[in-house]
Amino acid sequence: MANLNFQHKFIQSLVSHDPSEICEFGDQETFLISYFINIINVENSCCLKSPWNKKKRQFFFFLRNTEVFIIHFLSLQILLFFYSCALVIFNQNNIPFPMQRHLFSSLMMFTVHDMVSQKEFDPRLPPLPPLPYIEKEEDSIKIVCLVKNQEPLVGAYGGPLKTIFSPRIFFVPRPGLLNGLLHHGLLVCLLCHGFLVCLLRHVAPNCLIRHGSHLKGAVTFKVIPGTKEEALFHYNPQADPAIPCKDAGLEFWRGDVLQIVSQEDDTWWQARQHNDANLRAGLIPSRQLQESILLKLITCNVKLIDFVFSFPTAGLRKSFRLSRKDNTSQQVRQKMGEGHASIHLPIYQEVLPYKRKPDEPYRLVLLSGPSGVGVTELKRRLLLSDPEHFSLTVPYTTREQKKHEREGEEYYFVSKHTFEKYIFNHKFLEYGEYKGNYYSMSLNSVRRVIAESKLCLLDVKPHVTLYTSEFKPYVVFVKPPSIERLRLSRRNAKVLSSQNEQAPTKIFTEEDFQDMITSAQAMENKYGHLFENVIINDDLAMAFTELRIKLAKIETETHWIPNTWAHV
Ligand SMILES: Nc1ncnc2c1ncn2[C@@H]1O[C@H](COP(=O)(O)OP(=O)(O)OP(=O)(O)O)[C@@H](O)[C@H]1O
Repeated sequence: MANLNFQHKFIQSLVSHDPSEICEFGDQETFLISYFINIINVENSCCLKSPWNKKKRQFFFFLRNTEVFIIHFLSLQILLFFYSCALVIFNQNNIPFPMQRHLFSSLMMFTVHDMVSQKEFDPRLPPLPPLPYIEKEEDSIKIVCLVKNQEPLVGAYGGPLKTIFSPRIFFVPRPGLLNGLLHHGLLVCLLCHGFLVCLLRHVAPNCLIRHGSHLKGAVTFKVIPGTKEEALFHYNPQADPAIPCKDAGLEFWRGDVLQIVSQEDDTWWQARQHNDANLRAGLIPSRQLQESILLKLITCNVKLIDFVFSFPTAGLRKSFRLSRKDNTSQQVRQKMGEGHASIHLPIYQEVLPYKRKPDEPYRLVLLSGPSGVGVTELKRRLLLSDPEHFSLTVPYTTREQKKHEREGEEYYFVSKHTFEKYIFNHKFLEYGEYKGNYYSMSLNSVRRVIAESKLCLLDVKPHVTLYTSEFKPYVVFVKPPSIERLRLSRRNAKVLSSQNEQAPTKIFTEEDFQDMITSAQAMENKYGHLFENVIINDDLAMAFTELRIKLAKIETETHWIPNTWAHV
């Protein structure tokens, strides 16, 4: 008896949704429809309320499901029987009431989905248009085609229906795209189920419904999995006194790709590690919270400016035949008004999967590391390994051209006046002065290499000008090993290279090793969030092989890039 009362209460709670709106139906239908709507409304209130209120018989395909549902469960008795079975299982397993309701609704939806997918509906719909091309690896992106008539959303559909018919569905158009592409009938939207979610924040699902009502014929939805953010810092909830519950926090490391599950709260987002098989979501500090923490730290402690993504003019490397230290002339910098660093807090970066298409330029490869660590050597080996594929940029200089040198091969030779004009016009990525002559690296020389369809190797520090979709820089940090390994490997290398090389071998002092380690640490603090890969140059041959493999991967495999670089 107690059980029956509970059942009754349960059903009553489901049926309670505004029955006045559905009074045109018979009792039994009213019950079933309101029951169903109630369930759907739990998850999709915005989707259903609006058409329902407008015209009672004008359903979305959700309500088409309802019709099938009604046909299937012809009578209340069958429904009750079905429900009772479920209830026994729920009770046996001590499943709490809200969860019962959720499970039951999911169960219904899947039953309905299976039936709907096998049924033909009126009106007869034209064949689906060809689906847009999607990379095989992009398996998490779904294409859904609906063929619309005058009604708000009536459709045929293609694609993985189980996902589409999940109870947690809503569509949100993506800003920008929507405006431009509506007339082509293409909308990009999001599916909130397992994936998540919200490229366009703060837009109610019925926004799509409103826009969707203008569309006619075939409408293609590109259903993109939710926002993925690459973490640019390490977060340990156990060490965070501010988190409301340490165990609910999600630990992540710089470079981890996080799937943001909820951004509803301004302070704490919910996220899970991308590819986490357990789907465990946890709390992470929101962008806003982390920003305010960083800003506070920065204002309290000037040293922390090192965490900030700033791009002061970098000193040139020895590869430009300059001194190992930062030799950029302070006078020139002041004269040209340099040092306008842009500031950007390294918190999260929205990322998208990217795979280079055969006709696309290669990503610019930026090898970064403290002076003496072996960047030039690695570059040289890459060039030797495949001179048709890799290429270097040609620097500008104001020094005199030597007899054997040819313009545009070793250097572009320009006058001091021209050079200074170029600095003034921000033509250079880096420039410096050595023994009274200027040397520099220009953006145009990078473009020249790219235009030859070659992979351009650069050894400047990460530079804001390069952070564009045009260059898509892939930054590899070449890191020194421990000081003990440095002493050992560099001593060994000296013997080896003196046998093989014409160029004089660098003889390192103890101070050089210390400098290398200190400046590597400083670089990591400052640019670490930009490093996509870190290679420890201990054994040269191994470091080279590792680099070669990594470069081959970014040329051929799908990987993450900032979404601002994506061509949409
Ligand atoms: N893993 C290694 N083991 C031994 N010797 C190495 C290793 N890597 C580089 N070297 C040697 O160290 C010296 C300095 O290397 P390289 O010129 O490539 O450094 P760099 O980072 O380009 O420095 P700079 O910025 O000053 O030009 C070279 O003689 C090179 O052969």
